[in-house]
Amino acid sequence: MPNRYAYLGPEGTFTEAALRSLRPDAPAEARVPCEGVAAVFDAVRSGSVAGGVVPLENSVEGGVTATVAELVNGDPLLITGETAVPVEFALFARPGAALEDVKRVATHPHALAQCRGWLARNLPGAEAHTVSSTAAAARAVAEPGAPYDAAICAVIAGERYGLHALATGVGDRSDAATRFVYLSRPGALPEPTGADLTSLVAFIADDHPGALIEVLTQFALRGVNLTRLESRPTGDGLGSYCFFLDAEGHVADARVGEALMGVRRVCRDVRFLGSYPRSGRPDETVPRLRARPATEADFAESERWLARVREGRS
Ligand SMILES: O=C(O)C(=O)C[C@]1(C(=O)O)C=C[C@@H](O)C=C1
Repeated sequence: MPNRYAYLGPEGTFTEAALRSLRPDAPAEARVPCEGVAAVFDAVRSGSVAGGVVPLENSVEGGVTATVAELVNGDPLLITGETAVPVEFALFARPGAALEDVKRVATHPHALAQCRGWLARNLPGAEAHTVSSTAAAARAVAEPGAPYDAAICAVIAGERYGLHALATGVGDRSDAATRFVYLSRPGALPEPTGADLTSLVAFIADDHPGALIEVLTQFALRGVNLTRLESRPTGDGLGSYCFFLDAEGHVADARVGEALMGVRRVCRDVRFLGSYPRSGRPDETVPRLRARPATEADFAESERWLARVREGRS
């Protein structure tokens, strides 16, 4: 149904905060919480929502495997937006509990990885349990007969489920951030803005020396900056990998289009995941593209020159 948006729920996740920033005008009833990343992808694919938001990567813990796996191997969806959210973790328990009562802590695996140092110093004997999201952990702690004593979650989630904070700032890095992407069904691409990112997955043709360099060279030769590169198993046996890349620019830009054609020529297959406005750093992209030796006009002129050469008019 149009104008409803799926997200990794329940209420109070960092993903909900990302959806609010990507769709600030959407009313609360338009936000559809899903249990798990795969459920968000399925909701978007089925058409029951207009789009969905999932976490893609974290500045401390790296790629979110469930999201990367769906983007690379699941039925295709397009990334049409992104946003980065600062992630600040707190430890919440039921009212009346004290830090020394905490024996079992629940949270999302990515959150656990970002709070390991604090837990080792402050709750060395506590068991850590992972659940589908930080807000799911807070909700579980609040339930009668809860199997956990405390949740690591956002302050907003702890408050939402009636818990009280035993400690704030429990993340090992106070500057941690997570990047979230907005998913749409395949269709028209967002217009180029001059500050865009393009995401794709490159499946190399066969394992040979320099196979990855051949892919990377397509971008380097045309002055296209890569902002992320992640290798992932294809699922076709040990040693078989594909590469998930983010590049600055839009597929409508000449240099990006040419780089993608080059990648297509040297790969067995390429999955285009989308071109979309880059979050947060718009003034960075344009000057950096301009600072490169070849401009869009240079690309257009070189194409006209080649046409003249081929027609014997040079
Ligand atoms: O559990 C949440 O609140 C989420 O939105 C998921 C998620 C993640 O997948 O990385 C998002 C940000 C934090 O790094 C921890 C958990």
